[in-house]
Amino acid sequence: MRYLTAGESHGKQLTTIIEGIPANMPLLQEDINQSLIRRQQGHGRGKRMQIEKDMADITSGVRHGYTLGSPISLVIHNDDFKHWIDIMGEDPIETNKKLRRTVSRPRPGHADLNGALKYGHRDMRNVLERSSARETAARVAAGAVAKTLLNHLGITVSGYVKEIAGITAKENNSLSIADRQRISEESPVRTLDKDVEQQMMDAIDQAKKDGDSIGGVIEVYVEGMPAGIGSYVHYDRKLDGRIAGSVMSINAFKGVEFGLGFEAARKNGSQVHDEIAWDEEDGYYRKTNRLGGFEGGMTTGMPLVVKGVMKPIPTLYKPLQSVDIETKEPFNASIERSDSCAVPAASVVMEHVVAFELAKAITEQFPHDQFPKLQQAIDDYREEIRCF
Ligand SMILES: Cc1cc2nc3c(=O)[nH]c(=O)nc-3n(C[C@H](O)[C@H](O)[C@H](O)COP(=O)(O)O)c2cc1C
Ligand SMILES: C=C(O[C@@H]1CC(C(=O)O)=C[C@@H](OP(=O)(O)O)[C@H]1O)C(=O)O
Repeated sequence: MRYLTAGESHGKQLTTIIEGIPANMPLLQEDINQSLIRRQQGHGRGKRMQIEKDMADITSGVRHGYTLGSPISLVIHNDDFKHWIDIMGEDPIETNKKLRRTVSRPRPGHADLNGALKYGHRDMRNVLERSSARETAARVAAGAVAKTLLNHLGITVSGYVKEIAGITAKENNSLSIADRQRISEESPVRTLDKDVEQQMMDAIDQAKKDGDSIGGVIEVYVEGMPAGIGSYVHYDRKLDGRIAGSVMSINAFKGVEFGLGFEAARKNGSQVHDEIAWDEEDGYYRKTNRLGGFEGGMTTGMPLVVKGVMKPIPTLYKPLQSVDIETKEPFNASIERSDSCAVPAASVVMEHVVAFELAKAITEQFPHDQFPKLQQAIDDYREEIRCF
């Protein structure tokens, strides 16, 4: 499986093309739209999210609710485009007055300056349009297709906000997957404690008032992955490595942890590794899950626990110093609009990029052109390892 996305933030539309989904898998527009709606929610988003109503049009690869085995293409329209036709439309530069006003002031922390240097764009709009996290809507659409595949194989993937600006959601390891799913859909914060959620929202409001931004930590929790998915034989087939790469590719993500993560450096081996046990009904299992469901680049059969850290949003109302690329003069950055915190939205993005990597690993390990055959193969494999 692989996918590509195309589209500028204020252009006409975002496009996703996904290859490698087997034929005859049930897939509805609704499955994708639910994920897109979730990505638009969360405290701390700017005015743009009030303009957009993200919905995916399935434009190929699906007929009457079932995949065809051909590439699946999805389109999400940018409702904001109508306000940007002069700037993002097709009028030639010479006749377009607005185009003469170029973006020459790079924002620290964004892709503006490096992108301009690399591609030779003196108008940094040519960089920011594509480096914008608007693209994550297209990635969530691809991930929603992957999540649908996983759901039909009995695998659930959920993303939660764990921490915002140092305020931590309460651990509740006794929550069932149904509860976790419900919580992440009702509120993307992984806690039933309304106080903590309120504290997080207050911190976001305070940052906004101060003209500043804040980041946080997201956890993705996966149940139902059989043991032995991924591989140890090559660096680029290690599933934890692939997941880490795709999480790090989300805009503003600066780190990834599995299970105990960095905490493992401060513990002894006996406090880190998970003892192996066996019972007649379920086969092998671990008494603990400190390594977050991975050993040797493969799943252990325990729930996968992956954390990602998102830095604070770079566009700030409070000025940060930068240099105008035309005048070479320093200036204090000021902006029109931005999110002040997008951690809840990013939890949905992370959930979906992890789902894509899992679905990709499964379809690689069990290559079938027909979805029912993949389902059968997974059932057989689960039975094989249970009896091993
Ligand atoms: C869901 C989401 C929304 C974001 N919203 C904004 C925003 O409104 N303003 C902004 O400057 N950056 C925003 N970002 C972060 C930038 O896109 C990101 O920092 C930028 O592309 C530079 O990439 P890097 O931080 O990974 O180096 C957002 C990121 C995500 C995941
Ligand atoms: C559009 C989205 O996020 C955008 C990501 C983003 C950035 O710089 O990354 C900047 C903002 O865009 P704008 O300048 O149009 O307000 C966010 O709104 C989205 O998540 O769909």
